Amino acid sequence: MSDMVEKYRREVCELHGELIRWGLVAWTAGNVSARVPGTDLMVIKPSGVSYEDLTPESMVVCDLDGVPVDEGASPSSDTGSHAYVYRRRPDVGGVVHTHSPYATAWAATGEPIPCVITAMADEFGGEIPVGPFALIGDESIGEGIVETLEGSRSPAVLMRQHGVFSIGKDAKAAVKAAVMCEDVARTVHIAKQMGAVEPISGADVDSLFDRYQNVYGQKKGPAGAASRERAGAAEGKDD
Ligand SMILES: O=C(CO)[C@@H](O)[C@@H](O)COP(=O)(O)O
Repeated sequence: MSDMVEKYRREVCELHGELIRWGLVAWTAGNVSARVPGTDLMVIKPSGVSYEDLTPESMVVCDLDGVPVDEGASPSSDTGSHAYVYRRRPDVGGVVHTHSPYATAWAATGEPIPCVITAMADEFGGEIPVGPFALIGDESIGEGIVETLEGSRSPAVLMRQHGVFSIGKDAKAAVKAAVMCEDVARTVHIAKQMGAVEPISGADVDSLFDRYQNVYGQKKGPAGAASRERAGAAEGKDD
């Protein structure tokens, strides 16, 4: 199991660099965690540590009550909420929190981001909902995340007057959801300044979401290998 934990220490450490890369955090105001599959453990960043100082060794391993399993650094302020999500959502393998500016501005207004562009239908399957205001440091934010996302296809939620929490099958998917949440928050805000926006119909949202989730990109497995081989052969013919 220690090899598995070390793998997730490395992955979670690296993914914090993506929060910086995509402009999602100021100072230390964001965190990433991953569930360690097949265990009752999670890995999360230490609280308040600058991203450039993070190392795999500095990541904190906690049980799914959010209690560190080793002596050492204090885990993120949001550990209890991440752990709550993992306990209540066995499908979730990664959780991310940011204060990304446009999405956090939407969170400050308490207004959900309406599904008015295809990118939102693709990634979120509808609007990005707003969860309740909650204090920090226990699992109340986690309770709000789970409650708000119940029955929603969105992998992101705007916690009122706080910021973004996103989930995914793994930590990388949760980071992607946070990146796309900020992207669409900015676009829809700009659109609303330019004029009226109109929600995409439910049937079209379903169609777009299904295509993006199940067809978009490179096929995995034998079908994918066959199509990549065909593509390679076709390129050879053009030489
Ligand atoms: O949002 C807040 C505080 O408002 C925290 O989640 C954020 O600053 C990150 O804290 P951590 O460094 O993960 O403890």
